[in-house]
Amino acid sequence: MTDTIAAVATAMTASGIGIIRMSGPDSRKIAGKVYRSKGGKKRIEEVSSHTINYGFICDGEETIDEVLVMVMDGPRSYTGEDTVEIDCHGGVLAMKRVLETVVKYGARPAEPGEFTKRAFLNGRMDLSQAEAVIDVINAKNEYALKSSLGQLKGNIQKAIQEIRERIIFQIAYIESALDDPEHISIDGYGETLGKEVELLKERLQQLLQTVREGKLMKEGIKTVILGKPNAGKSSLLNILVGEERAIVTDIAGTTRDILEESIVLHGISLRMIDTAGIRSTEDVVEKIGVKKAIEYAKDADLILYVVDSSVPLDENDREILELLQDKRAIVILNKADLDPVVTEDILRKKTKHAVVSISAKEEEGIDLLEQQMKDMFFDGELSFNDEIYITNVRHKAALEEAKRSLELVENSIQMQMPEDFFSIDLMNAYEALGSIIGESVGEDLVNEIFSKFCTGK
Ligand SMILES: Nc1nc2c(c(=O)[nH]1)N(C=O)[C@@H](CNc1ccc(C(=O)N[C@@H](CCC(=O)O)C(=O)O)cc1)CN2
Ligand SMILES: Nc1nc2c(ncn2[C@@H]2O[C@H](COP(=O)(O)OP(=O)(O)OP(=O)(O)O)[C@@H](O)[C@H]2O)c(=O)[nH]1
Repeated sequence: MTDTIAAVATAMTASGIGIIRMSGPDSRKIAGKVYRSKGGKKRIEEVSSHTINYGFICDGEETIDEVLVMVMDGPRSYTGEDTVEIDCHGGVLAMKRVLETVVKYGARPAEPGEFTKRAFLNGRMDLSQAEAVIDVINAKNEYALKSSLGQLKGNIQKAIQEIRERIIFQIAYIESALDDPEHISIDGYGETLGKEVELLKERLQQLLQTVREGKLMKEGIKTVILGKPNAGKSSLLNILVGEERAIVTDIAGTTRDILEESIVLHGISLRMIDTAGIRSTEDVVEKIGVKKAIEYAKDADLILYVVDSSVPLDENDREILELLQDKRAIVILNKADLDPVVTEDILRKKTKHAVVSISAKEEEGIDLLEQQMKDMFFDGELSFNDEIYITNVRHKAALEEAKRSLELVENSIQMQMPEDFFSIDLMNAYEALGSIIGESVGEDLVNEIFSKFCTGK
């Protein structure tokens, strides 16, 4: 890492300020070549570290922009290297020109995630913390953000290190006993180790148990609105989206028919999946069949089934209600403002799910519905707190591998295998856990992880 990298660290759109970041041994030198102070006397090479310096970026005689230049000498910087940040005006062209100028005078354009990669390689953070950086950036709700910040501050690293220390202690004990059988007795050790392994497995299991919640927290609760044509699905979606003043994103899904809008309800993200089919005015349930409708809902975390209270239930409703029995669902009785043909009581006889009456038209009953949704995921099954959440599939796989290795240790103990058998699987568990924090991981994995970052991070 002898070269000096540079990138625009802020978004490439017109904004108040743009930051061009440089990291590497020549940061000050390069900044010196392009910086002019107001009176022309101040030199970036000579200013104290951790100062902010007003001036201009120039390419020879040409002034590129008016800026503030921040100097942070390593190791007291994000990357641990000498760093210079140039705060310029946040115009796309201004940012581009400043970047081009520092590149012209010796910096190399950074690859995605290269600053954080350097921070990792320089020991400023472990791999789980580096991965948290991207999660902080991508967090879509306050719980996901909180969890990512915990990870950034090292809570996963700490938990993993604690388990690893206990494993290495056992390995060390076995090794020394095998080396020095006269002084260190290994009699009855199998039993002691068995108890310790059980505790360690429990701890791993505790962490693994957070995966489901972690996934819902990070990715949002996949919610599908189902119902027959004209039941009021679109009206409901619009209210839910509108009421929460959510960041509405229209993402074209895998098929052109599927639309997804994300809303945040009580701090939890709901990914509202709406199929164009179900949205259209055609009689989709009949057209595509009940089975297909349910298929849409197959891997949903929550189904909102909308029933029009002004028309009688038919076979399709009954069939769908039946099929929803073993799913997580709320049955919504819409059009409460009209004379009812279907009542809550009638519906309750047909479903074990909560039934909520609303009028999408008059916007009534929506609070109750939202409360119901919140209770379902929040006070009920989900209890987001300050605990650690495993949200990263790589971490999950490593924890599972460590657990499997510990199970092998248990087998060996039971089968009264020689002690060095214990060490091998203990070591595997130790290394699997090590991969979470980036110990002895291959260059390929490191590159893959950082390639998912944005440029400038
Ligand atoms: N302008 C700017 N804002 C930013 C960042 C940045 O790099 N630049 N960050 C980048 O993501 C985040 C803040 N993270 C940072 C993490 C560590 C250090 C750092 O210099 N650490 C040194 C010194 C600490 C100290 O002085 O106490 C260290 O840990 O030794 C800086 C920023 C968000 N805001
Ligand atoms: N009176 C009354 N009309 C409603 C209510 N909710 C929706 N509607 C009306 O019912 C019709 C259908 O509403 P949509 O929201 O388009 O229903 P949908 O289920 O999305 O319909 P499709 O797109 O055909 O599948 C519209 O004319 C709405 O104005 C309600 O609570 N009360």
